[in-house]
Amino acid sequence: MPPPVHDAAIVFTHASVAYDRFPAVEQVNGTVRPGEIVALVGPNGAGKSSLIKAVLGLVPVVAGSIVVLGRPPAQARRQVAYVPQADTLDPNFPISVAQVVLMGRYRRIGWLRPPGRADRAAAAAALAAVGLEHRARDRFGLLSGGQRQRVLLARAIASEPAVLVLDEPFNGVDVVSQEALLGAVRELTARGAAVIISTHDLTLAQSACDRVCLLNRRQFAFGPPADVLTPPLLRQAYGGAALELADHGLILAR
Ligand SMILES: Nc1ncnc2c1ncn2[C@@H]1O[C@H](COP(=O)(O)OP(=O)(O)OP(=O)(O)O)[C@@H](O)[C@H]1O
Repeated sequence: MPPPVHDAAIVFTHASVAYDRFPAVEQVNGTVRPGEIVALVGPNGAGKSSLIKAVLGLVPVVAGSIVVLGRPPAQARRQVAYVPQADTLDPNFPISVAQVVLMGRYRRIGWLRPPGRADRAAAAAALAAVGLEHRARDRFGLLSGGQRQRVLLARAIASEPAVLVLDEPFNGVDVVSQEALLGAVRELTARGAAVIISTHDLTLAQSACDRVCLLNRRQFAFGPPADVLTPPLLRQAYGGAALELADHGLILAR
């Protein structure tokens, strides 16, 4: 049976996320649709990672709701891929680039069955999508930070997710790697995946994302970049720091 098609990949309704009743972020409202990229932006400690963890079903939603592909987050996990920051993984782990990408298939085939030809083809295509097919046999740990980030994205792509979640994927990543990452993400959205990216890069949120969720412990706005990345809203969410950002021309003044 083909997987169900959803109008909304993720729906936040007055959602509050908390650790031991201590709220990390409250009152999030909005919808992430299939085929779009939504940026989560906000200052340090705004609650971006906490919201991402809630979408993954790892942190509880204590008020309101988060619905992922029509289900509670923990029940949708098999169709959601997560790309962590590359520097959170041990680069000394003795595994090849191809093996890392193939790990993306295990959720589909189970850990006990060996991957088949179709799995290897999907993994190879995913590695090609991030422009690293020539590094397939290299040890993962020998790649640069930006290249490792691309391999982790390839692992996510290989799992053919309906929802892709990236937590600050562009930290320490050069322009070439960033373009390769974005190109591969766009290929996924063209196939109907919904993507959430948490980022401190407002220029990227403005130029590469369809909509932006502006947070600082609560939601300040959720909408098209031109409506959200405005000096008044940024000032509200960031305080004085937004003025400095505006001075550097990183946002569209209206
Ligand atoms: N495991 C945890 N237990 C308790 N509180 C936490 C935990 N992780 C984060 N918090 C708190 O939740 C709030 C939001 O943090 P979060 O990491 O979600 O912010 P962020 O926007 O991702 O920040 P940054 O941009 O610095 O990564 C902060 O007050 C933080 O101290």
